[in-house]
Amino acid sequence: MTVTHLRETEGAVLELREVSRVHGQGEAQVHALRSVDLTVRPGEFVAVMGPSGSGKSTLLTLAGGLDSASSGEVLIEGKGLGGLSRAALAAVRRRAIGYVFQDFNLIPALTAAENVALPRELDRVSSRQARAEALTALDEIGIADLADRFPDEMSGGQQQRVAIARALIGDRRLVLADEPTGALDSTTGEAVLAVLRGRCDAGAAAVMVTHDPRHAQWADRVVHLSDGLVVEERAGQGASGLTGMTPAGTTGPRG
Ligand SMILES: Nc1ncnc2c1ncn2[C@@H]1O[C@H](COP(=O)(O)OP(=O)(O)OP(=O)(O)O)[C@@H](O)[C@H]1O
Repeated sequence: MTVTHLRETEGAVLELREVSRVHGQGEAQVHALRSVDLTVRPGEFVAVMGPSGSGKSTLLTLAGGLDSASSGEVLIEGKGLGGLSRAALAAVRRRAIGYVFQDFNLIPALTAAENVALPRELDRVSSRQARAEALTALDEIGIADLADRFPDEMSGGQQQRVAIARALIGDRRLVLADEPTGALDSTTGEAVLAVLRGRCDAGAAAVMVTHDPRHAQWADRVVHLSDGLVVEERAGQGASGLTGMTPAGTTGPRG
């Protein structure tokens, strides 16, 4: 590694260095990701776009330590995930990374507030404190009134918002979101994006997979994938395109 490379990536929240992921063997081999480099710094909101099967979800699962690279390295706050024990990796995932799954992954037997509080309880925060933080996160995402509902008592959009609140609790430095607005109407979707934008403006970093170019406008940078390769990176409108945003009164990025 060159000294220049060290300087360029210093302080990064997330770094992918020549990361490849191959599924299957022989004739059935699929190169889901091919030698991808990506650096995301504090304050940055990055959107990942590309056709179906281009590797977007694979990139996100590798960044979140949910899957391992076939080659290359994934670093969170400068620490390579490859060499970590299972327990150490679980701790990084819990404390540093908030992950919004495409299919929400809520625990059916827990209420909305309990689902959101879970990562904090696993971190041995008191139940009282964890519930208070969960209520704040639910409120931030506009669904404090659903705190005591179970997942099967909520619509898909409401469940998606619970999943987002769970990713935001505990001041995670990195939020990874796979189509976080897929189940939401456009107004609620924009409000959720404003919350993610606000988190980044406050110093977190976020990577969001999206099919919607309007949603990508909230990002500082848009990374386009095709067949597992980064084919284009361009600036989004990001923070510079937004003024006076509040989650409740958002009007979207200026176009
Ligand atoms: N566990 C797996 N086993 C085999 N192939 C896989 C596996 N996971 C992903 N793939 C393949 O890797 C490629 C990239 O998949 P990925 O889900 O990352 O794409 P994507 O861009 O997120 O697609 P979509 O927009 O449809 O969600 C696809 O060809 C997919 O079929």
